[in-house]
Amino acid sequence: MKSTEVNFDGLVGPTHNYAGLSEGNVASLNNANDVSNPKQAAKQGLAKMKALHDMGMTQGVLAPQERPDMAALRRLGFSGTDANVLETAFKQAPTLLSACCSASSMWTANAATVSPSADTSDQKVHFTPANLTNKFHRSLEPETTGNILKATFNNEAHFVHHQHLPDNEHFGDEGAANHTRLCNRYGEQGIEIFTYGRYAFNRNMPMPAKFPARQTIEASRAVARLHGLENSQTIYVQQNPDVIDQGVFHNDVIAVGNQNVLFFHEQAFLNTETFLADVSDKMSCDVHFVEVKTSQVSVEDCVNTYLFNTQIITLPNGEMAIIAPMHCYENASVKAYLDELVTLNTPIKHVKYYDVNESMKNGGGPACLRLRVAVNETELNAVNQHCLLDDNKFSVLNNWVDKHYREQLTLNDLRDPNLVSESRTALDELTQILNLGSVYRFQQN
Ligand SMILES: N=C(N)NCCC[C@H](NC(=O)CCC(=O)O)C(=O)O
Repeated sequence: MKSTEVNFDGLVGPTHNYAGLSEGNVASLNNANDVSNPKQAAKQGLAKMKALHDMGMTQGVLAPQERPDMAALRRLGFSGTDANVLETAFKQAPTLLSACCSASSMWTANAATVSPSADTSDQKVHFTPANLTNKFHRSLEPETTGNILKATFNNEAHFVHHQHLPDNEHFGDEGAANHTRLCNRYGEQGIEIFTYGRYAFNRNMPMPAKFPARQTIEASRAVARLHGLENSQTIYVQQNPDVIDQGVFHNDVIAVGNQNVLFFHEQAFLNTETFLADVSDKMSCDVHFVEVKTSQVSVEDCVNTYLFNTQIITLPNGEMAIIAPMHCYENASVKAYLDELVTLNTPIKHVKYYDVNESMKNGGGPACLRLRVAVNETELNAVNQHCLLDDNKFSVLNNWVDKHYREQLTLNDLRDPNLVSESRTALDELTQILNLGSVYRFQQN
């Protein structure tokens, strides 16, 4: 049966802002307090989705979350009317207010870990929402993420939805950003590579010294168990702690894979040789290891340009293309590297550059903005079809953004109670466009 990998991109939410919330994420800290452009951000994301659709790819959309998260603010002790809650939070704890307004659910590579049916013991597609415990603003996401995934993949015959792992740093889980699947064809059993940053229960093992390691091996193992993966098809590899300390807060900032291609920086992993040998052993076909040396591109340039936070996609004609941010085009050594890469003997034959700068300024490249779900034809038909992009859906969503989104937001604007009603009105309409039902708390009260 024909199989395909669908990219489900996160729609940027109406409260997109720059709050400097992510220690260890260089762009987030560098752009803290900048004026954001929510309308432009959402349109940049939609333009990337449309471009992939126009290349003949199947493209999906995941809804953003309800922000400001008024329930979280109330849980933290702010009370009264919505206006009172916002104003008191702004005066007493502005960082909490901005955290509760973050549109961070746009980075759907962190929404969940997904295992396709070819890999799982019950031959169903498994989803585990990421608990994102390491950052407060992101820890607010998993419950609604679960609701949105259930509404998007709403067929129990094909899709299994697990609860996110316990909300505790021991089980810190960042989803697909630390998970790479390699395979021959999408519909055939592949290997699932879980990259972790530290051991939660063994402090004698290597870990970064400066910045947090967000993903633990204990979390990765739990997800693999939940998904019913075979040990012989699963690999756990530790991220090099030194690169985490240089701003590589997720493995997808330094490595990316697609089918039989693994594209990575030489400093990405600990014990690289053993890891690559393990990959070769476990794969049923030859693997193209595309390793970038530090002498070709420095780790700093990787972090600044997101060379590895690119999407590698297989086009309908079987050739692969890299979907890169404009930052890669603008950096001479990265551009030179990519120009050469497409001439080498690998399946990667094209590089296409897109402007996703509003997301990049918070440390989210093209690959952060999408969750990959490999499905066969029957499973694709079982997906909520309203969440798949076509020309009409693209224009409906663009008009929806035009109607509801602000041009600009500053942190000072987050205290405005109108933002709550604007955001709810927009999301309520979106749930109708995407036929999601009542996935948000404000719709359930
Ligand atoms: N690499 C992947 N897959 N995702 C990128 C996530 C970026 C996100 N940035 C933020 O959450 C910044 C928000 C702010 O500072 O306003 C994060 O650090 O978790």
